[in-house]
Formats: sequence, C-alpha cells, structure tokens
Amino acid sequence: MLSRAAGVTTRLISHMAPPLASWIALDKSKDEPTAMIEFRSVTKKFPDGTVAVDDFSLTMPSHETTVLVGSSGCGKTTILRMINRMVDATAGQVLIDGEDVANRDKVQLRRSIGYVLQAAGLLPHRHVVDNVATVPILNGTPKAQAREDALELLDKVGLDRSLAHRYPRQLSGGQQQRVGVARALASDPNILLMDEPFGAVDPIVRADLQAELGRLQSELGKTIVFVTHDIEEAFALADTVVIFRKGGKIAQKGTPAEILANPADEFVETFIGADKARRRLRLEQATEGGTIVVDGDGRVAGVLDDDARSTRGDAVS
Ligand SMILES: Nc1ncnc2c1ncn2[C@@H]1O[C@H](COP(=O)(O)OP(=O)(O)OP(=O)(O)O)[C@@H](O)[C@H]1O
Repeated sequence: MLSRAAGVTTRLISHMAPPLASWIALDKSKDEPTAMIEFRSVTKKFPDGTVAVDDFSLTMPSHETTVLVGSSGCGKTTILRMINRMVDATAGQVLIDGEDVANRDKVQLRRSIGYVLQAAGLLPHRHVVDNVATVPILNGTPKAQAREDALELLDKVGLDRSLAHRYPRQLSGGQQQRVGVARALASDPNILLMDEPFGAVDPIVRADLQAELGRLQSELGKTIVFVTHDIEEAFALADTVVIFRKGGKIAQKGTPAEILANPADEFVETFIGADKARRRLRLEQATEGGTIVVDGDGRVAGVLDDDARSTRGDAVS
C-alpha cells in the first residue's frame, strides 16, 4: 500500500481544494477586502543587538495560507509579530494592501488582526463565551450581540455551546485552541496570524485542529500566516510554504507539491525528509482526473483517491 506517503500526499491534495473554492466564492463579490501582506527589505534588530530578521522580503497573497517553517530562532515569530506591530521593524516596510503598518494606530491595527498563540492565551477568569466576545465589545459591538455572535463562532470552530459558560481551565488543550481560533475570528479580521497554535496538543487532536482550520479557511478565505516547526503541518495547511534556513534566510518558497517534487537544495531535502524513499514520490495530475503518484524512477506507484487508497497495492515506502 501507499502507506504513510499516501496519507501525507492525500492530505495535501484534499487541502489544495479549499483555497480554490474560496477564490471562486470570493470572486463573486469583487468588493471583498483583500489583505495582501508585503515585507520589503525588513530588518529587526533588538535593543540587545540581536538581529532577528535581516533584509527580509516576501509577499503573502490575500485569502491564502502562507506557512513559515524552519528551525528554532530563525525569526519566524518576529516576522509574524511585525505584521500586527507587536514588534516594530528597525528598517524596511511591512505593508498591508500597500499601506505601511508603521502609519497605522497600533491598538486599532492589533484589534483588526486575529492572533492565535500556542498557549491559547485565554483570559482565565472569563467564561469561554466572554473570551470570544472580548474584542468585538472593545470595538463597540453591544454585549448581547457580541455574545450571540460568539456562540455562533463556537459552532463554527466545532465547539458545543454547552461549553460556553465554562472557564478555560475546564476545557481540554484542543478545546482551548478552538476557543483561541474563535476569539481570533470574532472581529471578522481579514488577517489571521497563527504562531504554533497546535504545538501543545497531542498528534490526533492536532490533526483534527488542522482539518478544522482547512475547513474554516475554505469557508472564510482569510489571509493566514501560520508559523510552525512541523513540515507535515506546513504541507497539510499551506497554499505557500516558506522554508527558512538558519540565519532567517529563505531556503525555498513554493506550494507543497512544488517543494515536494523539486526541493531547492540539500538543506531543503534534509528538512523535508526528501532523502527518504517516501519523499521521493511526486504527484502528477492524471488526464482523466485524479492524481497519480510517481516514484523517483518515474514509475507510477499508485493513484490517490479520496479515502487515500491506492489502486495498486505494492509497497512504495
Ligand atoms: N525581545 C527580544 N530581544 C532580543 N532578542 C530577541 C527577542 N525576541 C527574539 N529574539 C531573538 O531573535 C531571534 C529570532 O527569534 P524568533 O522568536 O523570531 O525565532 P523563531 O524562528 O520564531 O523561533 P522559535 O521557533 O524557537 O519560536 C532569536 O535569536 C531570538 O533569541
């Protein structure tokens, strides 16, 4: 069987559909806000002299998920935080739809951008529903309305409304992360920043949360910037994966399929595990629909369908 390789690549394929669907949905209303993020030669030097980000340029397209992945300390979190000005760039520009964030009011900017952290960052003394309603209330939404909207958001992220009046400590880690996502979506931001949001939960819950995020994104079409150490998570969620090498330079940027099929160099190959047989597999679109899996020697290794089964049973991993 295609075993794990099929699992990975099928997740990849199933994820490739939603952004397309969201584009189609969004294309219907041309007035839809865009929220493209652009880094132009951005440097961040902290007061102690640490250069966390050095002359970094990247465009993150609107309505798509850009995943930043790389080893610890390469500057991913700093890049993310420069978007909502939790960190200010020392040089260069960060633009949202062409406007330099340096010209925006910090508080207003932060409230207009959803932010999800590894530790969900919920207010411990407030009920779930009030955690979700916090930012809309700060933005002027009447309390009753904000609470009603919060309940709807709980539905959206797959949480039962019976949990609405629990405190965060009365929820599991995975449930807390769902509340974190609901809270980040509460002010209907165009941009969602996610910093290792699923890093602290077990692999099964993590896979559930990833699937839920893919589903939500197909519905909402936000501009998502997602930071992770986990290349599997990056491939599962991204429209574009940006792999950093040590020192914060981009080693490769591309769709998951592009990176899997053509790792830029040895560093990327090692990072994605391309030296393993399962990573030598690549995907090709079959003329009659469906996707075929081709091995390193160009032989057809199998065909992927929705439930990840191969039409050929022999081992390729
Ligand atoms: N406030 C700060 N003052 C000084 N140095 C900092 C500060 N914040 C981050 N750094 C340093 O900047 C570099 C980049 O940190 P950053 O947190 O952006 O990396 P990262 O890729 O997100 O790492 P991780 O994956 O471990 O979270 C690191 O060397 C870090 O020690």
